[in-house]
Amino acid sequence: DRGWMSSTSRSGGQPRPGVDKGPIHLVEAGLPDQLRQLGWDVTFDGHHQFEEISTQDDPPIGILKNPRQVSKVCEAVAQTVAGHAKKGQLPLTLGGDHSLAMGTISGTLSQYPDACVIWIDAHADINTAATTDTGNIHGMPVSFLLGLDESIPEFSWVKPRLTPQRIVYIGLRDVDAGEKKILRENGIKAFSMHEVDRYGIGKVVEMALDHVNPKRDLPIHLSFDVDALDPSVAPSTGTPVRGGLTFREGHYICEAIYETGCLVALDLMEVNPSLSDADAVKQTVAVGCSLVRSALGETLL
Ligand SMILES: N[C@@H](CC/C=C/[B-](O)(O)O)C(=O)O
Ligand SMILES: [Mn+2]
Ligand SMILES: [Mn+2]
Ligand SMILES: [Mn+2]
Repeated sequence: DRGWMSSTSRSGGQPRPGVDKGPIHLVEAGLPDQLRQLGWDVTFDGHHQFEEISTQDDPPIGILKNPRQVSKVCEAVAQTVAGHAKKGQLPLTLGGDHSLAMGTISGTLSQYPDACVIWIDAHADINTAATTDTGNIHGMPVSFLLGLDESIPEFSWVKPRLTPQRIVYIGLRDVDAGEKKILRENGIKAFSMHEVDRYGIGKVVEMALDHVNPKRDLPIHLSFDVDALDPSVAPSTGTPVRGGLTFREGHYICEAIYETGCLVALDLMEVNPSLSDADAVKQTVAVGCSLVRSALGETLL
C-alpha cells in the first residue's frame, strides 16, 4: 500500500497554545513504524510548521482570528495533499487544529472531485463569519468548503467545492444555534450522539455510508477530530465535550471505513498535548495512533 504522512500542524484556527505540537507527539510515539508494520510504505515528509508563513500584520477580519495565517497554511496544505494524492498516495494529515481540513479536503477534492467526506466530531465546524461566536476558524472549515461564505476574499482559494450531500457527520453534541440552522437549510445529514445511542454505532456508520456513498464507489476522505471521543478517552484536546464516543465506537468507525476500501485521505486533528497532565497526554496520543492504525487496516483478529 502507498502511504504518506505529513504532520501539518498549526494552531492558528483556535486560541489555545500547543495543538501544533500534537503531530510531533504522535510521530514520536512511533506512528510511522506502526503503519509500516501494517504494510504501508510510509513517507514522512516532516513536521510542516509552515513557519515561513509570517504571522505579522494579520489583524482579525471581523472577529475571525489569524485569518491570513490560517488561509495561507491551509492553501499550502491543499497543495501538499493534492500532490501526494496525484501520486496515488494516501495523505495522512496529523493536526493541528481542524481549520486545516479546509486544506486537506480541498486537496482531496482536486484529485478526487467526487469524493465524500465523513466528519467525526463533537462540533459541526460549519460556522460562517456571520454565525461564529468566537472567531475561531477551526469552527468554520466546512462552511468554506461548501462555499457558504463568499464574503472573505482571503479564503476565495478554497476550491473545488464540496456539496451538502457529499458530507455526513457522526458524533455531534455541541452545535451552535447558527450551525443548526445551516445544517437544516442545507439538508446536511448528521448523526449526533443521540442517534449513536439510539441505533448503535454499527447502524449509524451503515446509514452514514448509505447516505454519502450508497454504492460504496466514491472515494472517502475521513476527517477525525479527537474531541468526538468522550473526554475520558481523549482528554488532551482544546474543546472537550462530555458525552462522547467510547474508545470502541471511535475505532469501529475507523475499522468500518477501512473495510469499504474507499479511503483516499485521512485527518487526525486536535490532539493538543499541552493541555493536561502527562498521563492524559500519553493516553490521548496513544488513542490517536490507534485510531489511525484502525483506519489504515489494523484489525482485531
Ligand atoms: N462551535 C465552536 C467550537 C468550534 C470547535 C471546533 B473543532 O471541532 O475543530 O474543535 C466555535 O465555533 O468556536
Ligand atoms: Mn478545534
Ligand atoms: Mn473539529
Ligand atoms: Mn471538535
